[in-house]
Order: sequence, then structure tokens, then C-alpha cells
Amino acid sequence: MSERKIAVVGGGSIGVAFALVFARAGHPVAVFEPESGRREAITAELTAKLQSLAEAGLLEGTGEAIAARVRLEADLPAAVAGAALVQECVPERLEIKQQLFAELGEATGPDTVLASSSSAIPASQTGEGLAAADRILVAHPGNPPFLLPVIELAPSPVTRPAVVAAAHRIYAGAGMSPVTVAREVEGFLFNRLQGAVLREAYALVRDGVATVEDIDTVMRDGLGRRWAFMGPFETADLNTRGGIASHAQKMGPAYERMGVERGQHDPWTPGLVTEVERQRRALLPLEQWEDRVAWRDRQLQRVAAALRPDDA
Ligand SMILES: NC(=O)C1=CN([C@@H]2O[C@H](COP(=O)(O)OP(=O)(O)OC[C@H]3O[C@@H](n4cnc5c(N)ncnc54)[C@H](O)[C@@H]3O)[C@@H](O)[C@H]2O)C=CC1
Ligand SMILES: O=C(O)[C@@H](O)C(=O)[C@H](O)[C@@H](O)CO
Repeated sequence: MSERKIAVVGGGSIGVAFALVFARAGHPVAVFEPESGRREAITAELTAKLQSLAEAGLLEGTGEAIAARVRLEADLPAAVAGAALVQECVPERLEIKQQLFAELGEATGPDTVLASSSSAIPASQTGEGLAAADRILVAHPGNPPFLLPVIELAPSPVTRPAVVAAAHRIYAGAGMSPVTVAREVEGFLFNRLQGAVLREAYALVRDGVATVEDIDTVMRDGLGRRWAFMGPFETADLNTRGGIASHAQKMGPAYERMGVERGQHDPWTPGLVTEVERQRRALLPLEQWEDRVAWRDRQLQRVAAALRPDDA
């Protein structure tokens, strides 16, 4: 549990979710939301989410005690005063974020981490020209962050490493799974991966290959089940005897042709496959492959049981 204050700026979908994440971890949370209708809805939304988590057995402590740590502040300076970290959760519009971060730079001390929830806008754009740019980074969650623990930390080239480390500690301490994006790109990791799937899904509908419903069924009843507990590399590694190098040999040419069809020629070159194989073998020696495949199937059984309809 941490007593360090967190400020959430923007009380919409993600702002309320982040307020829950940090309050659940014991932080006092200040929320600044300028729109009165939204502000009036925040407490009830927070309470409802906490109650649902408690009913699912996913809450340590009482919802009331957690909600009591969240306070709505009437103005921005009061909300961010003394905060260890500010989580920006305003609309995905560069001009709004740039204006806000200019205000945040003025209203906070040199040790306050300024984190943007942005889905795709790099910190180098959000903090462009600001003295506080060296303490701005993107900390992008999946929605909702109180149930999807991954958070991708995307610093700009001028973000101080100590700021990234401080952010990592705070998010990890709040039960999240921080990953650090090594080089600044639009959309970071989560939305680049999600975008690759969505681009193909839209193209398949455009070309009359499948319906929206059938494509979602392939994801829900297929890929999504495996991806609920494995990433794409571990999935491929366990799909093929011999591991991911064997998978690349068997499937690489077909995936390359599919990419060319979409105007994207990114072949899995021998050097790239060697590097991916090196990283995978460091995580799972081939002699453990059979055991890991058995683990995979046990996990899929758990997922199947969890998703079984209540009236089954
Ligand atoms: N909704 C989602 O699935 C996810 C959203 N994000 C990102 O999080 C950010 C917020 O997204 P949402 O919560 O969905 O948006 P939202 O529209 O639900 O909430 C934004 C809130 O910010 C308030 N706001 C507007 N200008 C403000 C200002 N200057 N200062 C303080 N508050 C202000 C609005 O009144 C509104 O309540 C966006 O950058 C979005 O891309 C990131 C991950 C997932
Ligand atoms: O999909 C998510 O949860 C996030 O990666 C997002 O950024 C949002 O979906 C975003 O694309 C829509 O606000």
C-alpha cells in the first residue's frame, strides 16, 4: 500500500478506471474533471465498478474504503499539488494534451511524473517545447486498466531515465504490468498489435471474405482464448514441434505472401528468425517444450471452464 498522492486529470472512461487502480493500491487519489455532468457521475461509476469487482472476489479490502481514497478537486492546481504522478486522461487530441501538459509543467514540482494515457500520440509531441518535457512520458493502458494490468511506458528521447524508473515503480506497485517501449513510435505496442488485427479484419469485411460476426468469432473462440494467457511468439513457439524456428520455416512464406497482398513486405529474414528464436529459447529451453504445451492445454481448460455459460 502506498500513501503517495496520485492525480488523475480527466474523469472519463479511463480516468475513473485509473482512479480505481491507484486507490485500490492505497494511494490517495485526486481527480480533476471540468465538465460538471461527468464530475457528478464519477462517484457512482467508481462505486459500481468496485462493487462488481468485490462480487467477483477480485477486491482486497472494502469498496467503501477504496472509494473513500478518491476525492474530486474543483481545480487543476489543487488536484495536482503534491502528487507523485499525474495521470492525464483527457481526449485524444494533441492540442488539448499540449495545453494541459503546459499547465501541468507549471503546476507541479520537478519530481512529479507527468504521464499521458494517450492511445497513440507520442510524448515528444505532447511535451514539445516544454521545460517539463524531461518528466513527460506516455503510460498507455488497455481498457479497463483495473482488469487489464499491462501498461506501456513510452518515454520521449528527452524523458529522464529516473522518471521512467519512478513511473515503473508506481505502476508495478499498483499491481500493473509495466513494459517499456524502447523506441518512440506512434501507437506504441498495444495499439500497433491491435491495429494489425483490426486492419486485416476490416479488409476481410471490405473484400467480402467474412462477416464482422464471423471474424469476431474466430478471435473470441480461437485466437483470443490462446492470447488470454500467451503472446503471439509463445503461441507460435508452442504450435510447432521444434519451436518458433520451425514455425517460421513452415509458415513464414505464407505469412510473407499475405503481407505482400496487403502492401506490407516484412519478411522474416534468417537473421530476424535467429534473434526471435534466441529470445524464445532463453525463455523456454526446447527440452521443456512438451511440458509447456501441456501447461498451455491446462490453461485452455481453465479458460473454457471460466467461459462456460452459467446455465451450462
Ligand atoms: N477509452 C479507452 O478504451 C482508452 C482510452 N485511452 C486514452 O485515454 C484518454 C482518455 O480517453 P477516455 O477516458 O476514453 O476519454 P473520455 O472522453 O471518456 O474522457 C475524457 C475526459 O476528459 C475531460 N476533459 C476534457 N478536457 C479536459 C481538460 N483540459 N482537463 C481535464 N479534463 C478534461 C472530459 O470532460 C472527459 O470527461 C485518451 O487519450 C484515450 O486515447 C487509452 C486507453 C484506452
Ligand atoms: O484498446 C484499448 O483498450 C486501448 O489500446 C485503446 O487505446 C483504446 O481502445 C482506444 O483505441 C480507443 O479509445
